[in-house]
Amino acid sequence: MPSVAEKSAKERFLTKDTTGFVDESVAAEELSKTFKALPILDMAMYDGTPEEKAQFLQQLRDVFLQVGFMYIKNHPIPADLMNSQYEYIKKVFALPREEKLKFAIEHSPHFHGWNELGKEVTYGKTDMREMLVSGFELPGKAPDEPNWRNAVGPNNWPSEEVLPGFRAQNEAYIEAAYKAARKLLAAVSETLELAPDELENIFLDKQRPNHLFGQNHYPHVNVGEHPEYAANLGDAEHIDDPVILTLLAQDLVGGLQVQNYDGDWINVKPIPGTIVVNTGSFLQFITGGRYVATSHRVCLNTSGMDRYSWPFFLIPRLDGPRIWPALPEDKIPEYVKQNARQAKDRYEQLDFNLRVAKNVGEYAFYVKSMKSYPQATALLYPGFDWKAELGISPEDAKKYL
Ligand SMILES: O=C(O)CCC(=O)C(=O)O
Ligand SMILES: [Fe+2]
Repeated sequence: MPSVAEKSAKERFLTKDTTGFVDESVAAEELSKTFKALPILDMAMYDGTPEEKAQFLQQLRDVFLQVGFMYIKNHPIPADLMNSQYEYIKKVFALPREEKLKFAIEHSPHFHGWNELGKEVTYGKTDMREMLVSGFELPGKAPDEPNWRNAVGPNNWPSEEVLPGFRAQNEAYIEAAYKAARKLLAAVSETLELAPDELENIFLDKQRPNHLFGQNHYPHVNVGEHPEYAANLGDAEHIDDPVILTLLAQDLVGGLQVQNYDGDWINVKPIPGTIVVNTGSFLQFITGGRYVATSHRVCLNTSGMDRYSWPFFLIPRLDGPRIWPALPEDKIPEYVKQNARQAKDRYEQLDFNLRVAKNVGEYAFYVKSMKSYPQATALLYPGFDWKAELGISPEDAKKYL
């Protein structure tokens, strides 16, 4: 009998044997910026006794200061909704290509819909995944509004005939994830000794909730047969931006890695029943770099199985400033100031991206969508030069983008 540690992810997945996952996480008390695994926090404590709640907030604060990533158990997304989302993700990506092309992002001025494998490019390299991007059902830009209002808009779903119930399931999941994200944001507010709704009132556009739901399929890649992909990733290194918090659900295959302060890539082993939550760029901005938005990536999937993940991104209001001002220093709790690992290096990394757009909408629409989906952009907005629109010189574009 192989020990738990020797069992492959495939064996664990197929037998649903999940022992051995939990012991690879660290207790919240042992957190450090050179973490070797992610902590597990129990969200039931937030609704528990005053002592439990205080302990939860302390742990959450330490996670934001040291790691920027955690597993959350007893989270508010109902288990049956989570499971049915997983079943539907497998179905939607299993549709024939000609069906998927009918709801491809090339039909959506908001870049909502299916994005084929090979069409997402990060720093000149293809991310080895296909995606389905959606959000709340919102109107696109009104005639008198600026172009960046098209960063969100109507969804682009498969038809009811092709995949009955998919739209209703997704709408229910998006609602539940949004509710969970707002509850977490209330807790974040409390870690900063602010009223629970203070960050939500600052950051969120509640009339036009411009949050995004991503569904990712990372197909198995046989590098023996396709050595040309050996150096590609499933999703290239990045921080989530423009994002406040990300709530990621994933299957049991694994592949997500998070970078610690030494630069080591740490595997985020899937833990059943948990979601992975991480800090986006905007919590980093508002805390003056104290709450770290941590780099992460997804490895090329060579597991022999398909991997699926479905992140919900809580995104700041589109008309809010790209460089979100930090809270005044006297509003930042002493504990936060004294225990911060400081994310200045990451500020510098972001510097160019910060300067090019004046607000969140411009950044989301031009830099995120148009830059990531060049083929769809050429079809949807022929001749449009988003770099010129943002005043980016060809030299800067070459150097930074
Ligand atoms: O698929 C994953 O595990 C992570 C995906 C991710 O980081 C993202 O979409 O921003
Ligand atoms: Fe991410």
